[in-house]
Amino acid sequence: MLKEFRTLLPYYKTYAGRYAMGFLFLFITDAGQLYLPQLIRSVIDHISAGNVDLSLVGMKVLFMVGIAFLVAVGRFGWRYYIHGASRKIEKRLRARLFGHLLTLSPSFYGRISTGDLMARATGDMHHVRMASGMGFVALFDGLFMTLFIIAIIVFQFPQLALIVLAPFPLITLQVLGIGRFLGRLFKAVQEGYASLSSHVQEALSGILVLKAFVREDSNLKVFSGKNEDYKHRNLALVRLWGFAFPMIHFLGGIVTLLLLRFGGMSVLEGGMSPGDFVAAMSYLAMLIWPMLGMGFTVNMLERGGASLARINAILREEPEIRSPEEGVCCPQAGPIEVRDLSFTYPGSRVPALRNVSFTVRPGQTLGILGRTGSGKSTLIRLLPRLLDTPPGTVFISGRDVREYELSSLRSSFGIVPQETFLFSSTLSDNIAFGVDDAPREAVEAAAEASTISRDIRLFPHGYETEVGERGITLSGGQKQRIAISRALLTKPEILVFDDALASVDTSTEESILEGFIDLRRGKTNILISHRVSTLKFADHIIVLEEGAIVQAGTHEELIAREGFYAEIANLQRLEEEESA
Ligand SMILES: Nc1ncnc2c1ncn2[C@@H]1O[C@H](COP(=O)(O)OP(=O)(O)OP(=O)(O)O)[C@@H](O)[C@H]1O
Repeated sequence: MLKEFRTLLPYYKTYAGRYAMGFLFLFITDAGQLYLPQLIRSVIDHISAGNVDLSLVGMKVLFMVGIAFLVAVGRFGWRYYIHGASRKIEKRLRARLFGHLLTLSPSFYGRISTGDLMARATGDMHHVRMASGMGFVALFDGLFMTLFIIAIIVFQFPQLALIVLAPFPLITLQVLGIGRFLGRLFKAVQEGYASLSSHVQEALSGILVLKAFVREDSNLKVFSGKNEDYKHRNLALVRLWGFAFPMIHFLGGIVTLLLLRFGGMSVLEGGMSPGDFVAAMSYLAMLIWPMLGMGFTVNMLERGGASLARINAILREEPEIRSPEEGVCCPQAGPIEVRDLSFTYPGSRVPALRNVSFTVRPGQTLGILGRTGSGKSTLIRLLPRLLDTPPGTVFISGRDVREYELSSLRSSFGIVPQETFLFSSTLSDNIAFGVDDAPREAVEAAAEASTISRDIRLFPHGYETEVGERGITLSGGQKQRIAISRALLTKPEILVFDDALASVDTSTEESILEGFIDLRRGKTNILISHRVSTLKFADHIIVLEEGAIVQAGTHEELIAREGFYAEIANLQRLEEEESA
């Protein structure tokens, strides 16, 4: 468990000063607490001796108030420094985790659910903070107080030492024994939490589908199962903790009884003064806390270790697609060559692409047609290395895409994906997403080009209208046109439409494409579509079937030839004639 904390060593070093200050204040608090029974003892002995000197008692009481004040200042001080350090560490670790998540390849997100990641970034992070804050305090406090109280008891009340210290080995064994179980149970609780939050996250993201299929009740049932499971996992923890905690109290209670019996007798027989007795009782009461503190320490460190293990598992994930050590910057306007490209998804037995070869000259528009699942999206994801492009298969301006610095390669592309994602922000922010500080005129020009500007004018706050969870809901076609504007605004060397006009009607499609061809003159474009009405704007078209190119040519050439393209063109012409 402790090895998991290695991740935090650099942060502990950074905040070593804060921890040192915190422990200094903790030392002041503990020293003050340890000294108070000595003062009480001397006041009681003074009074019980019968020679009451009120000014002396008053002085000692004043001194006690002073020490109590020091203890209060000490408590503020350690909280300020140690909790402060643990909050700063939590912030840094969270930033590191989020930064790391952004570097991971899309395939990673196919393996792990968003809810699980959220649980690691929130619940687990909380336990790591607790371990680095209260966990350390309990550890220091437990060790310091235990050692000093034992020393004081052995030196000042040797006749009581055996009674007070006898149950210690038992308590230590108990605390260490349950520590191992606790770690396992905490891990199970965190996993239960991750599964529960994954379920809630998915249900809420897919709420429309859930309602459309009237699956509220069955979903609630699954949720209740997970909720119940989470409760059970927590209760297992509560049972173990609930057993251990009172056991320590019970052992402490027995020692108090023994102390009352033997200490009381000793006072009556004159072996101990009443002040000694009261002081011994105070130290015993104080000893209970470090004993429990040991339990707390184990509890919090185990919890923190289990959570840190879950965070470390993510931090250890390596991005599958990396930028080369000395990557070449910025692909220049040049041809895109795909040479004998075959690709099989990891874990799949069927290749998604087979021996695909083609060239798109700069300034050309390539059209891609293919049945669903024929490999179109896979092909365009391989061009900017959104998937791990095999070496020697994709070249831009004569250079293998694997030689380019990754971010410069990707920024030369503008991709309008099949499924549009809009952020919970304004329309203007969504359009300007790919460009820092885009001027308003550029945003409006991009909106004009995709024809979404007409709709925006009708929205209550125009470009400042909020979309997504906090604002209006857009139609599928409106979302697609926002995504088109977003890609156009970045003025990419290569623009890809992955079936990006599927949700707009044919007349809107036509006006978008006419404006688009004009705007993109001299730049390279790739249009994936199921519609021949889109593909006819392309200079060259390839037809994919089961991952292989089965036809290639211009619109006119393909129409004139027998094959899938001509079949689709005919079907769509008939459909248009029927609906006309
Ligand atoms: N992440 C993945 N892991 C494994 N197989 C995948 C993955 N993504 C796609 N595939 C498979 O690869 C093949 C090609 O998929 P792809 O998404 O490229 O098809 P497409 O032509 O774009 O289809 P559509 O027109 O329906 O979007 C399909 O058989 C699909 O099941």
